[in-house]
Amino acid sequence: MTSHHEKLDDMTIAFVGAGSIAEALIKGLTETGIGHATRLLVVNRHNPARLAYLEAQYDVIAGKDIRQAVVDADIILLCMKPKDIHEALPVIAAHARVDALYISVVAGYTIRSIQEMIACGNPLASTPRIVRTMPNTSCAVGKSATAYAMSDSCTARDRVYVEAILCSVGTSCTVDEHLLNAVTGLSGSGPAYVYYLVEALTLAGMDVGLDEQTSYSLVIQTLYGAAHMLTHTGESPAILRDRVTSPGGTTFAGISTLQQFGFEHAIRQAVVNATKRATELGDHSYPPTPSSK
Ligand SMILES: NC(=O)C1=CN([C@@H]2O[C@H](COP(=O)(O)OP(=O)(O)OC[C@H]3O[C@@H](n4cnc5c(N)ncnc54)[C@H](O)[C@@H]3O)[C@@H](O)[C@H]2O)C=CC1
Ligand SMILES: O=C(O)[C@@H]1CCC=N1
Repeated sequence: MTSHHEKLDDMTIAFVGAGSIAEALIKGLTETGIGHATRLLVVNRHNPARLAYLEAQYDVIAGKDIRQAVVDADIILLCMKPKDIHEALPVIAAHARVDALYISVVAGYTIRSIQEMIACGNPLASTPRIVRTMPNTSCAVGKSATAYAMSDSCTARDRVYVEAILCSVGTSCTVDEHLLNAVTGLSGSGPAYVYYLVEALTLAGMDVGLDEQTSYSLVIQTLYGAAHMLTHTGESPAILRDRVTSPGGTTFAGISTLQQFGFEHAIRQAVVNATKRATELGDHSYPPTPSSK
């Protein structure tokens, strides 16, 4: 059987942007065994030390500049911040192959706006093939929850390449493009919500007398065990929660307190606001006013 990686053999994949998500993808792709026949290039704006670190750490080649990095690329992974895409994309398009496949992880930016920016850099690329995707940083350990949407111009072969890349770093599913901002607010940002919960639980353990290391270890294993229960028992989270909650017991006291402090509301509002922010980031009026981040 052909592995995911073999489908990418002999290809050149250029990462434009060398930050958190680029590293997570590179780490996942290289450490989960991407075929050595696949060439990974990475380039950033102006941080040679960062590129040297990535080259030393992973099986990637640092591009000298954006033009050189993309010129032979079969696939170009757009990994820059939303505020930088306007500057980067026309330059990329002007130097990339006309038949390059673009994969964007940039929050908020639609397939249509990306196509327009590419056409602006290279009028010959009038209907470029674009995949808009939203992974999360768990790519680094092969556990991303990723969703993607493809432009109409994409081919069945493009889907094979995209699945090969995304399935190498976790699970992937397709969604209608308009839902990608929701995916961003939910699972793109999601690891941060979970880390925040871990921070809070660790502090809570310390509040009730445990030392930090003991509290942290107990929290991590609790998280891991609960995730494993969810994926392995086939039971719903509500049923599993119910089984922990003895009437009038400790969990009941804890959950009642979470309800009293609006836990569910806070989580739901966080995802709504993160989703709204993704929409704002993709707004063509970017860069934002000085008051916004
Ligand atoms: N950090 C995360 O958890 C996730 C981030 N994303 C998306 O990934 C993108 C990057 O996010 P991070 O990695 O967190 O940002 P980051 O700030 O860590 O990295 C951004 C990179 O882009 C490079 N860059 C900026 N302008 C450039 C240009 N003109 N040419 C070449 N490189 C350029 C920077 O030098 C830097 O290496 C964003 O659009 C974000 O929405 C998507 C999923 C998860
Ligand atoms: O915070 C952000 O804008 C990015 C998008 C998803 C995760 N991080």
